[in-house]
Amino acid sequence: MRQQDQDAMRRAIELARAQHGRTGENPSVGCVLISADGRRLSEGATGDGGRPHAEQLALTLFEGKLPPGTTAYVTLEPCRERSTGEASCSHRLIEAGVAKVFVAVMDRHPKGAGGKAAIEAAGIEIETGFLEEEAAFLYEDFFASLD
Ligand SMILES: Nc1c(N[C@@H]2O[C@H](COP(=O)(O)O)[C@@H](O)[C@H]2O)[nH]c(=O)[nH]c1=O
Repeated sequence: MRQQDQDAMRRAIELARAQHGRTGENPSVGCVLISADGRRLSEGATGDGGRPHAEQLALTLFEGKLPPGTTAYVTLEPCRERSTGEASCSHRLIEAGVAKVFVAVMDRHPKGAGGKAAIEAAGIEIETGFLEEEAAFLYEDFFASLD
């Protein structure tokens, strides 16, 4: 595991932790975008009440086109579908041209799950379960609410 990857995911976890408990029924997610040469391009966490989503915010805050080779670090599997009718986070990451995605925890919500498959189908590398044990606390209540 590269130190840079761990640092970026830990930053995403920190962002999600700061919003934990503030996102209503939606889980709190953190997203960090890092360029191929290691610069932090943008970041975001799920907004108060659950929207915007973390990836959506991080991508919106970055003005312009992402440089080639950008990696996204996300604490939860990027959603496959939105209940708001907006573009999903997996779709947004694909459209933005990210080169690789690291995910800590896989989503179990019917609209969240499936983002990994969509990203893979677009030919983008995705590594899941990355620092999962450090991010798991963020989703315990959310997953329990789905049972
Ligand atoms: N908050 C959050 C996610 N939340 C996941 O997306 C699902 C649909 O969300 P919504 O359309 O807002 O109702 C939600 O039930 C949950 O599984 N996903 C993400 O990629 N990033 C985020 O920041």
